[in-house]
Amino acid sequence: MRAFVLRARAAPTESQPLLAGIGGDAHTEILAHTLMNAIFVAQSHREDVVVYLVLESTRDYSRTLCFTAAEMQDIGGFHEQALLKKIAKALDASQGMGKEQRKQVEAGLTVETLSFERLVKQLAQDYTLYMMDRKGTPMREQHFSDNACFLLTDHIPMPKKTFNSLKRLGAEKISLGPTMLFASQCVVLIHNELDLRD
Ligand SMILES: C[S@@+](CC[C@H](N)C(=O)[O-])C[C@H]1O[C@@H](n2cnc3c(N)ncnc32)[C@H](O)[C@@H]1O
Repeated sequence: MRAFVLRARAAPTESQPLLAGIGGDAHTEILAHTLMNAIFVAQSHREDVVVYLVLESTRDYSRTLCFTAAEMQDIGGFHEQALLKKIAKALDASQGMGKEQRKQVEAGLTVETLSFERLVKQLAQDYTLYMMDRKGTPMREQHFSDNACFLLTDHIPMPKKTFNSLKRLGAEKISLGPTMLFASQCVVLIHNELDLRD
């Protein structure tokens, strides 16, 4: 299984500001781009992918949306608008939820009031964690376990203290070269490298 976690520090946890943030400072379009490149291929989708979007600009709790590609049924298209609509639906479903509660939104999509830190702790039980970072080990030199989880951020860098806690969970830093890429571009390159090894 391949898992991707996008920590979207600027992304609002309410649907209207989320949709209004497209093309603005929050750059919420990156959520759709990352989902699209993680899940879809031409005329199909990848069965072995789970994507976690962690939205952190909130008045109460972070929202962790989990998309399980193999379980998704009514995808409704892979364009930006369809994917952002799904995210907005999950956010609407999550309003009023207490801390660390989880709700099934539709087949293959859940929303949870769970922080990034708690999420990666849970994922570390089933996956080897890889933090995407330009200063890491070149991806081509790294061996990957079958259950690999790749951690990415939006345009706001990961706080320093997060690196330390990720290190304690065994996360390794992986680089895709010296150019600073969008998270969605990293996803394409990661898939490609792993596809070539399968
Ligand atoms: C747009 S970048 C984030 C830019 C942010 N201002 C920063 O300095 O980290 C989005 C994410 O993609 C990943 N990334 C971008 N370029 C990369 C590269 N060349 N190698 C590995 N990961 C990369 C990192 O996880 C980064 O946090």
